[in-house]
Amino acid sequence: MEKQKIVLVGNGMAGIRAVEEILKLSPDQFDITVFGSEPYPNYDRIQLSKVLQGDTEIADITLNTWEWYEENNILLYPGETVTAIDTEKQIVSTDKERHVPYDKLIMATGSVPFMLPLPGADKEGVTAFRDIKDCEEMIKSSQKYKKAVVIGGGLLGLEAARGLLNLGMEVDVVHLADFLMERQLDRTAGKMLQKELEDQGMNFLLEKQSSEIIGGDRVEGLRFNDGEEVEADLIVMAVGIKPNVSLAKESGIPVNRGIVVDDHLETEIPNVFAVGECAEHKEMVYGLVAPLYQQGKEMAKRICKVDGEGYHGSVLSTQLKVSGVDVFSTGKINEDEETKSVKVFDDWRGIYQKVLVDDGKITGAVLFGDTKDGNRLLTLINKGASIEEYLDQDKKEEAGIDLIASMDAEEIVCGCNGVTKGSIVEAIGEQGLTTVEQVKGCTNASRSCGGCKPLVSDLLEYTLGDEYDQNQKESICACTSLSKDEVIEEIKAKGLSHIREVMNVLGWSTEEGCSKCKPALNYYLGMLNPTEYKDEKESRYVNERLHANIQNDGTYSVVPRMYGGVTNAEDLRKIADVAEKYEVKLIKVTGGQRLDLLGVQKEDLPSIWEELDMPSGSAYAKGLRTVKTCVGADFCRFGTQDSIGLGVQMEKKFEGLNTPHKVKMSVSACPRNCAEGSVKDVGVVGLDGEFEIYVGGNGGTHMRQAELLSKVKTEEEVLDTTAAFLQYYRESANYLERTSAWVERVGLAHVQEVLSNKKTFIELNQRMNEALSVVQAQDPWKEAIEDETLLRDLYKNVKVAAGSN
Ligand SMILES: Cc1cc2nc3c(=O)[nH]c(=O)nc-3n(C[C@H](O)[C@H](O)[C@H](O)COP(=O)(O)OP(=O)(O)OC[C@H]3O[C@@H](n4cnc5c(N)ncnc54)[C@H](O)[C@@H]3O)c2cc1C
Ligand SMILES: NC(=O)c1ccc[n+]([C@@H]2O[C@H](COP(=O)([O-])OP(=O)(O)OC[C@H]3O[C@@H](n4cnc5c(N)ncnc54)[C@H](O)[C@@H]3O)[C@@H](O)[C@H]2O)c1
Ligand code: SF4
Ligand code: FES
Repeated sequence: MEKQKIVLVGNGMAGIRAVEEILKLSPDQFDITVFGSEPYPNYDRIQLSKVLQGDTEIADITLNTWEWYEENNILLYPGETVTAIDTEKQIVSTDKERHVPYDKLIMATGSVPFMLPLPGADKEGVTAFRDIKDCEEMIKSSQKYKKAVVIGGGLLGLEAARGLLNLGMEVDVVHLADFLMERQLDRTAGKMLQKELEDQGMNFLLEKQSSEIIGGDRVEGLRFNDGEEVEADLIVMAVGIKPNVSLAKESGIPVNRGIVVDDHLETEIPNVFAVGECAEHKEMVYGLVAPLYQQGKEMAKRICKVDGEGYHGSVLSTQLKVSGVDVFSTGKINEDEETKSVKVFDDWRGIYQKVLVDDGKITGAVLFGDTKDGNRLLTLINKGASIEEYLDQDKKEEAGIDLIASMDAEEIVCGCNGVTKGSIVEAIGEQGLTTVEQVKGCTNASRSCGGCKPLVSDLLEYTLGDEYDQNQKESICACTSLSKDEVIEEIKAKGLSHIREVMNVLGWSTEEGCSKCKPALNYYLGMLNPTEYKDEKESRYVNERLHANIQNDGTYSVVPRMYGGVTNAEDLRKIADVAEKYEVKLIKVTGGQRLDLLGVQKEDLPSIWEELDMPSGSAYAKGLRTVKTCVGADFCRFGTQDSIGLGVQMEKKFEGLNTPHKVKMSVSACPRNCAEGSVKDVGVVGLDGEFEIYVGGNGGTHMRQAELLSKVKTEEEVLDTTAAFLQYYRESANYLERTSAWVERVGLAHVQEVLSNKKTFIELNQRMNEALSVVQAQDPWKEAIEDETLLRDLYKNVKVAAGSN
């Protein structure tokens, strides 16, 4: 029998998912042709936010590879736009003069971003944020320009703004309403979100109506209708989207806001279907993937003549993809006369939870700060559950039954793809799945926004118990399929002692390794065998090899160590002399309370180090950078402890230590926390008669507030606890994983449990002392000055410092 011809217009997320559903039901029944205006295979549009924020790359967001189309006999025309449809003859025509007949036509043309029709909107530097091209344009602009304005404080605008901040731009967000995300949040949550994002560095201009984009060929600013102006080198419009229906309209397919479809996603025109953001079902148009994927499933059933209950609309849920901020909303968000609500507001911890109840049934929720109940609430709304059922679940958790164990089988784990706990557990059991990637491949869970990955991982652990190894399939680089833990086990078991040996014995696919595995292996080998292993300097990154940070103009920076951020007249004099003699371009006080000499020529580095005669500040190292301290009890009237003294002790103890990534610490002498312990890898806060030790904080790209690890009484306990924490981090984190990511991954409770075991605690301290005994005998700057070969090889044309021979 001749195959039926399906033509899909739109190679995006909804259209291709619908094709996948069709292939699942009837793999051989259709010849499928796909047209896509964009020149790529189907990619995860959602992840563009993560690309802009620097968490992933465009190369990694492909959902269906070119090979997938080939393997499934799908004829894809990328970069080709359908321009006309003859619905009587059932033929589509394209901008490349191609004419293709169909038996079934699927319209999946998505949306177009709404662009405010402002005077000047056509200037260079004004963009939407919808596709790869827009994303690339923003990244390019950030390399040249400083000042960005995002119009629209909705999901897209805020994710764009976070990305632009990460790219080093200053960002103003202009918003029409008086609080953010007013379509998804209530005022309380919107205001809390604003505060959180302001703390991250975003600036908000609320209740502002834009009136004109100003500038020459390129944008220079934005004017508002109250006459005020802001500067801008880049303007991103994120003010909503509208269904892309022009082709349907011109082809006589009934269109309202979107292409009008019934419960089976069929239009009134025979054999023409519509799915995704371009479709309008019961007067609703959706802009999130969960409903679009549900639509695709039902449409596939109809096309494949499989009975189905049809599509009956979706309850929406959204989550903002900005790290350090947990916001979730679903269903109804605002109270009305009929609605009651259950609210929790914890101003201290920044948590707000509101669950809306109509006639005893849950109808919506807004969560801020703690969103772990989000999917559960969505499930309960979908099944029309009563508020008692939700509150009962809470009691289970209070009784110590953890989230995963207390979830019902029908509870949704992956909101985007509508995958339940039951179906994941079943797939794990029946198909022997052991990794998040495998669960993704089998069930689609975590395949879209990726927000459910930690939950999927927990579910694997819950189902497989000890057999589950969270890291197992994450190979350390493309040269090997072995994970970090497997490599470490092999190094230990086989007694491997240098990088080449590891590569040979463990069957590396490349002879030389790569820039990812070489420094990682060097670190793991040194960590496992600190006294015997000889550091292979050539495998380190350039800054570490040169003991200085290279700057954007090819010069270097020199940061001498100043324990605890304390200096004296003699050191300052030496720094001033060196700065003058070597014409240092800039002396800058760093965020870690050090003096940074910037603009140093490479060949001057050894002489400067020699003349400074101070230890290296390790500002380039994957190791302890600085311990920042507040002035403390000696001078500050609020001080309860000697923060400077303790900070100096900590810096002296851990200086030179190699760690998976840089480590920053601080000590404050009271909860005012002037040394900013909440954004440090280890932040100590002195109280009256005790200390709090916070860990896993990060004030950089991936903002994370440090969590309280423990409270101790003495300085000695602070030093020992820090040592145990750092040693456990050294031993179990992946190379290049900051404590913030590591604590997030393994969980603070796990770290606390490990450290609470007295024997383990002592052993960690012993291994730390062993590692420190080696590094403290070395000072990288002195070592470099004293080693002729190093001097010649690394700092060619070295000038001999005055007084040296
Ligand atoms: C930055 C960003 C972040 C997002 N984050 C989330 C999120 O966290 N969670 C979530 O659920 N959703 C998110 N979304 C929304 C989600 O990406 C969309 O809902 C989804 O991509 C819509 O799928 P679609 O297939 O309907 O449309 P699209 O993905 O837009 O695909 C339509 C495709 O059709 C092509 N096309 C249009 N007309 C023609 C024609 N005539 N001929 C050929 N090709 C044509 C278009 O070029 C496009 O490639 C995000 C969107 C963006 C932009
Ligand atoms: N995490 C997520 O789920 C996520 C992330 C990004 C995008 N998306 C989806 O992408 C689509 C587009 O997102 P969006 O944020 O642009 O749409 P949106 O409609 O959710 O938000 C647009 C915002 O812009 C504001 N606005 C409108 N006109 C304005 C003006 N003239 N000046 C200032 N502000 C103005 C509105 O008040 C609104 O809050 C949506 O469907 C959204 O759901 C989802
Ligand atoms: S943290 Fe407390 S003790 Fe230290 S400087 Fe600030 S206010 Fe003073
Ligand atoms: S919740 Fe988005 S991929 Fe699972």
